[in-house]
Amino acid sequence: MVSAATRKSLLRARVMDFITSTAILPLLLGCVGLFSLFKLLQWLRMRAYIRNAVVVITGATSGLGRECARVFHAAGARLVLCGRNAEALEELSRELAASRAPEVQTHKPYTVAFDLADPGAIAGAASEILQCFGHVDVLINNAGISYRGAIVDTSPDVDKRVMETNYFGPVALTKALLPAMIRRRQGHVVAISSIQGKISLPFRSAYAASKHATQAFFDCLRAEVEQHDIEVTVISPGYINTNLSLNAVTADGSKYGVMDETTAQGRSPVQVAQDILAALGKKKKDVVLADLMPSLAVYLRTLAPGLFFRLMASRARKERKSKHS
Ligand SMILES: NC(=O)C1=CN([C@@H]2O[C@H](COP(=O)(O)OP(=O)(O)OC[C@H]3O[C@@H](n4cnc5c(N)ncnc54)[C@H](OP(=O)(O)O)[C@@H]3O)[C@@H](O)[C@H]2O)C=CC1
Ligand SMILES: CCCCCCCCCCCCCCCC(=O)OCC(=O)COP(=O)(O)O
Repeated sequence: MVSAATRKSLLRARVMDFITSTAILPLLLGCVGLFSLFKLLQWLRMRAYIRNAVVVITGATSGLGRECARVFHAAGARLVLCGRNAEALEELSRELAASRAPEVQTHKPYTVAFDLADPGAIAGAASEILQCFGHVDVLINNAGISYRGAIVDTSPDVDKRVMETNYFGPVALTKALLPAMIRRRQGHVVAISSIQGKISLPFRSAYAASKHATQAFFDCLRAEVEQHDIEVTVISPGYINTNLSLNAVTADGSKYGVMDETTAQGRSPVQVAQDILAALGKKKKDVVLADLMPSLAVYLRTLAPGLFFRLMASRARKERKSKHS
């Protein structure tokens, strides 16, 4: 009788024999080598794409925008940092200018302060941006605000404020910078949307609407500017650990001021910024950066909308109940 342990080691010896006596080992090693080479080439291409590129980042004073600034600066981009708070922008610019990156020449960023929700500010801001380095290679429309509230309680002014910041502002800025990109036949426009640009959650109406509009606008833009060799990437993140919920606006226009657990447990903004850099290097068109549940929810909305709507209604009931208990 042969014991189970002996049978196992005999089998292992036979498999090893097979691998070493046939062409499988060199084949396996070859595959691993080719894969590593492919990854290295991809990484080098991504680095080359961003090195010295003029990259404009809105909402650079905080959260994802600030981490994008750090990651793109370290990759050698020439940055134009935008936000409302001139002092915070200057501070970030000084921090980046003082930092060094291995093997890459870095550049001191410019700053342009303006309010995206002020339609009168966009044209002036765009020409200031263009004067910084003479042109724009990549525009990252990142700035945004979130919202918490029931539709019946929400003043139309709040709907407008969220739409101005998340939709009309980025759209106007993109339109103002587009002609210069078209003239150079070069440019990359990025929209930081959200999973909520693909599915709508209860008590997020203004935010989800602004992000759905963002997705739609930049999908149209992609098709229209392809003839000018301009790339458009829409990024849809799930929760990220930033101040987004703290800064969110509520139904009456006041600040929400709460760090939601979902946000606090979200992905690290550094990781998301690195994923964005990689996505741009690969010229991806539409990227979801979310965990399993939010990603499944997007499929569910398309494949079984009835079930998805029931889930959302139950989510609304639960949220209402927990608010009133
Ligand atoms: N955190 C998350 O879970 C997720 C975030 N996103 C998206 O990521 C983007 C970045 O948000 P995040 O970093 O998380 O949030 P933060 O609140 O940390 O950052 C928002 C940035 O937007 C700027 N901003 C807000 N309003 C205006 C305005 N009117 N004009 C100019 N700039 C403005 C803020 O600048 P200021 O200092 O002037 O307020 C700040 O720099 C947003 O578009 C958001 O919708 C998407 C999915 C998930
Ligand atoms: C086959 C099984 C399917 C399971 C589907 C379950 C559906 C559960 C719903 C999941 C909802 C996920 C929501 C994700 C939302 C999100 O990531 O939003 C990102 C943001 O923009 C966050 O902003 P907020 O201001 O809302 O914090």
